Amino acid sequence: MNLTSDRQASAAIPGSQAGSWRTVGLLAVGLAYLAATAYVAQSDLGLQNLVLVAAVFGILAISLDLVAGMLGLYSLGQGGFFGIGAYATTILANDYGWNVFALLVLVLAATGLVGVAVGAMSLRVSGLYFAITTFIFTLVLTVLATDMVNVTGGLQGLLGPAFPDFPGGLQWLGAPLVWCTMAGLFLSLALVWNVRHSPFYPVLLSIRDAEPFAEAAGARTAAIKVGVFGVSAAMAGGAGWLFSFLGVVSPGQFDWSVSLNVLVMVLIGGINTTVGPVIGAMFVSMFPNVVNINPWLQEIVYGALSILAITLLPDGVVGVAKRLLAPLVGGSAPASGIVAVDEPPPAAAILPATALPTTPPEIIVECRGIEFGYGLGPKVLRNVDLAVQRGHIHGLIGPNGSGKSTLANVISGRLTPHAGQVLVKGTRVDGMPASSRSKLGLRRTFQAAQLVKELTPTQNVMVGLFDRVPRIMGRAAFWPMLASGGRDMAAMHRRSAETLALVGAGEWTSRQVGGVPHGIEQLTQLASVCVAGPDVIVLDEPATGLSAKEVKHLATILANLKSQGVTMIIIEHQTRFLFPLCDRVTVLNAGEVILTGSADEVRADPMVRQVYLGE
Ligand SMILES: Nc1ncnc2c1ncn2[C@@H]1O[C@H](COP(=O)(O)OP(=O)(O)OP(=O)(O)O)[C@@H](O)[C@H]1O
Repeated sequence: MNLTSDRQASAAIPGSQAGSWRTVGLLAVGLAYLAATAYVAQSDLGLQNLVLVAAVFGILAISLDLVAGMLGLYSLGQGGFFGIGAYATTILANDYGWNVFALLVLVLAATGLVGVAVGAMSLRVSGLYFAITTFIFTLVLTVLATDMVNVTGGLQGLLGPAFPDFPGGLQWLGAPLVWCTMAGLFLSLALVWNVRHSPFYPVLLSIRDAEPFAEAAGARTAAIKVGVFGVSAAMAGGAGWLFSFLGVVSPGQFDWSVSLNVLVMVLIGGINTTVGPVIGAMFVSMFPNVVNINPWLQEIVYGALSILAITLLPDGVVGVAKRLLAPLVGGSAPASGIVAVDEPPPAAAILPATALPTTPPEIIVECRGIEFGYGLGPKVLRNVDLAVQRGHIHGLIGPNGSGKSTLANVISGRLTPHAGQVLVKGTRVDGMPASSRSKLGLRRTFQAAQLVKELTPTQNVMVGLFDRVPRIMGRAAFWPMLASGGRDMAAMHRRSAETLALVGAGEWTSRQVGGVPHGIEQLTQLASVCVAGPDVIVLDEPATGLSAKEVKHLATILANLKSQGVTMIIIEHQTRFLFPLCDRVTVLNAGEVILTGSADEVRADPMVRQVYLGE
């Protein structure tokens, strides 16, 4: 599939005609930002300090939102990275006379690397445990900063270095630190805005909400999480570098409460939004100056306002603004029917042309002597052999708990067998991660749809193209600025929308998945797989929860895919739907294969009738 050469596609993105208006809007915002920076750079020190602190914490909040908002990793380590940046700058500039700009490069690289190391260790766990490990990281650094008095000045801290002046002819620009800080904030905003407007964004959200889906689409999720955490740590370190020029650097400015305050900033402004964290940072950092009352009363008012903001506005200020502005901007038109049952997709049209079959019969997926058990429990799969011929639909049936989903997970790479081999197209894959199997043309769907609810079906289907389009991750930070980015995005968008239309969900492309019926979720899963032109699809109970009409529609699509040479392994309880589609059926019982044969042979077998059909 050559998406990069699809030059006509840009016209297909809804709203791309408004592109020039967007450029004008962005230009106006950029000019306003420049004018505001120039104004602050010439103002009195009081205003400068207010803006500088808000901007530095804005960068810190953006760094947290990058991992918390897009990946669901609630790091309490941002204070630690911030501290490393500030202390390293202060000590190396003051005591060793290092150039502060060379120190910026050093700080970004060092905190990025520390972030990768901390991420690689902490990301073995998730949720609360991840928050706690990063919290401990910050705690240890704070203790070190407090106790290493000779180096850090202990609780009293160190006076940060002076920021260099502009060269002679440029002094009319005002305070150079203001320009530098505002440039840092701008670059941080531009980074997250670019990522959010790249196809890497739905991939990140799928790692956050539906990791198995992202893995099955070819994303190396663990490496991506560690990498993004490293970038976030480098941003926090950069904020620390800026902070060191604002005055005294002491342990109290980087302790765990700072990490928590940054989280409050993100939640107040709006998690997973571009400007929300900056709005939150402005609120929190400017609050003591704006509400100039008795300090203890101030703390109470601040606490009460924060609790109210977080509980009453779960989407933050930006979420509320978006909801209020939605009617003015215009939402997507509601979709009508559920599934176009009367108009099944035309044959040979669901897959891209490059996915058409090769003919010679061959075993495309093979399992040999698979053994598997969860933890120390009993074996769930025992000596399982399975041979699936190219172009066949191979059914996998068995009573509840017989090990069908476990076998699907072993084939697709979610689970590693304890013994035995899995081969796809003759290549042994049982040691490979799930993401590598996608490159071999193996894709899968899940019994409970693994999708990102807040994205549209089209955006979800785009995730399926992750390893089909070159360097999505490498280009994400600059995506909207690259000509290739615009072209690829348009082509991916068009192909995803087309695939959704071909599976019969074309009317739902612009709704959020959270608001579509179950049948459309299943079709979206299927489209996210078909869009990549796979050779083999493993479907885990695709008909579960579908109406009779939807099941009929699904059968038409699967027959259609088969006619295009796609091999399928289908786990299903509804034999009336499954058997007419199947070339072969394997029956599992208590983790063992008891029979493989045609649907008729299976239906007629007395043992199968006894253990499965209950006769
Ligand atoms: N994550 C897990 N941890 C421990 N045991 C598990 C896990 N997942 C499944 N099992 C157990 O493994 C056995 C096989 O489960 P599996 O889901 O593979 O069966 P299945 O044939 O797909 O069942 P169903 O038709 O109900 O989906 C069951 O006894 C189940 O309880």
